[in-house]
Amino acid sequence: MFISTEEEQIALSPNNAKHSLISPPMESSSGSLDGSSPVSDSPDSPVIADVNVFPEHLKMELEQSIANLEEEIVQLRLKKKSFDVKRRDALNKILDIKGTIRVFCRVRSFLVTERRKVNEPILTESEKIAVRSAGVKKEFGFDKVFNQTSSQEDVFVEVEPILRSALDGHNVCVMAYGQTGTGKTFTMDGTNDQPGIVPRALEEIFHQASLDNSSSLSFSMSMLEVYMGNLKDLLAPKPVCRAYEPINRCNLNIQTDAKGLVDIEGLTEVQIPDVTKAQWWYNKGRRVRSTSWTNVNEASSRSHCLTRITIFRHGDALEAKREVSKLWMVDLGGSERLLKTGATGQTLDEGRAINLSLSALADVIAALRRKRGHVPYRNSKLTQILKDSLGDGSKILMLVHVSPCDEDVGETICSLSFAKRARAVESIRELSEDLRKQREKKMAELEGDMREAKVECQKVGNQINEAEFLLREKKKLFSTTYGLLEDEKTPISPKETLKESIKTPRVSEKAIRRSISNSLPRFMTSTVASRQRQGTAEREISVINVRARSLRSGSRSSMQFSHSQSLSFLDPRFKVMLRTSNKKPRYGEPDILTESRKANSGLDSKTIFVPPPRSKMVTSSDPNLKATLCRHRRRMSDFM
Ligand SMILES: Nc1ncnc2c1ncn2[C@@H]1O[C@H](COP(=O)(O)OP(=O)(O)OP(=O)(O)O)[C@@H](O)[C@H]1O
Repeated sequence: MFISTEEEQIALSPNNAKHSLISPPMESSSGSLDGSSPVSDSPDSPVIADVNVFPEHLKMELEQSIANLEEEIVQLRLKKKSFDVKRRDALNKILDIKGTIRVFCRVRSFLVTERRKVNEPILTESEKIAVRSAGVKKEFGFDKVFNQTSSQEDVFVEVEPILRSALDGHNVCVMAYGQTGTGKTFTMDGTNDQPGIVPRALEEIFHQASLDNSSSLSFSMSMLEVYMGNLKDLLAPKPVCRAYEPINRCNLNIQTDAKGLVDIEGLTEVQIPDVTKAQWWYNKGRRVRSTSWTNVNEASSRSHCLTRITIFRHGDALEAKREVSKLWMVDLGGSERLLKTGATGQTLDEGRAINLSLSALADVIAALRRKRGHVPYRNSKLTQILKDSLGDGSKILMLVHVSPCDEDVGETICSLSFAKRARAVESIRELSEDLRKQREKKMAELEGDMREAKVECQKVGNQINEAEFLLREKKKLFSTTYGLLEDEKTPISPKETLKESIKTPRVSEKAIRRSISNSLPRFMTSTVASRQRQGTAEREISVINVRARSLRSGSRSSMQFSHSQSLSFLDPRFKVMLRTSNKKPRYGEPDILTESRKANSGLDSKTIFVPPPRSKMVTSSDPNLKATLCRHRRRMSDFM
């Protein structure tokens, strides 16, 4: 057996090795107190203790415990997966009972410019809304009604389970419908202080993805606008063209494959690795959207704005099948009586186009509701795009918006009637009392199951984290003591390395050092002297780095090196330092998605760079210019 020390390798007989293995370190240290070797009564007892020799049985024990931990992690992952399947099933059943087409209603709060009447025309309950018009009261039932005091948070709490089902692999479509100026954009986008559904959904999906360690989720985003029957790519990079040349963002084709899956050819799809990048792209897309001033809304959306999040779910095994689902969040253009909005010319045409596509959407939803064989998806671009997210196995949530004002009552009744037609097959009100009770009981049971499965999932997830941490520590101890493990000697593919780096939780350098020094034999840890030597070396390097930096910036004083520290331009160390310090990426340098990274991410659409989020917004401080900008929000110059 060979035992290595720093200076030499000594060949020992198995007998010697055995002796040194069983020598407790205390004996060796105590024996050296008087400078003599430890004396033993028994002739078989060890005489010399070699601290650099590691017991063979300890090595085997360590190997065994590593193997046990690996097995335990596999079992825990399977257990977690089964709880996750249970939770997904329960959620899916709940959503099915509630109806695959759900309709909520939100009443906008009064604006400061609006006058309130003593007898307000709208009365709300949790699932009912009544409208008084010309002495007649009309009632409409919904899955949920949000009154004027409801916050963005209240709305999102109800939307969240549907988002969750998108992460579970279902296609989901959340749409805001309503008369112009009733708060569709407010609900979907919101403001900085009161973020709406889309920014909250982006945060939520990343939060859920961070909790889920049984499979890895990745996301990509696309945004488009349906304007006057044309599709406009809102995330397309601005092509380099001359100022007078219009930007063509509209060369998009809707394709449906044999399985009925929709693909929009030429649509930009960006990878969103984190929530900051996702928000950055979303804000970019919003700025390109077409809006216009009308009598009713100073920044009226003149189109349907569609945000698509594609969710890629990879199983933990590399060969596991990849699931892809889509989450559509749609801010529909305002339904309006064209006379009332005072629209003329192009704005009038825009209004007509919006109304046509909304009625096509109503027809599709009505056909789905009646489960009719033929669903007229082809009647508008909007319904063609959403085809695979409106059909079987998909979940639809429509949020109908109404105004609280008396003068809007006619429009309010139109919107509520549209929503009534779109409601799920079995409206709760149509069910008998008995069936209603049974339904509620079943839902309560399923909700209990879902909660339980979620808690169990969390518990097992924590156990997995603990076991993985322990495994890493043991492997580290093994490799520092005995060299690399057999399975670690084979080269790891870059994909696995990437996966590992994503999954490994961040531990501070200090904590790692502490854990290593605790797990190592004492003789292997650094001494005070070695730490001092290392510290001095590190300080020297940082001083040289600082000087090199100042040298680049042309500072003369920093050139005055002391004799012992001076560096010449010809010194190779100095050249290397200059080179490496220049390698830092410059501000604004785009992060290009290379083909290999794209392959890793599982994206199969267009390559696109991901620039870092900019912190500065371009605004006008000139009040005149501000007013002009406000009234002319239409950004159609780049539209063809
Ligand atoms: N729940 C609400 N609370 C406070 N303010 C609201 C609410 N809903 C809407 N608003 C305000 O009402 C105005 C019109 O809202 P918004 O632009 O969202 O309407 P819209 O339905 O999207 O209109 P359009 O169809 O013309 O685009 C905005 O100033 C918005 O801030």
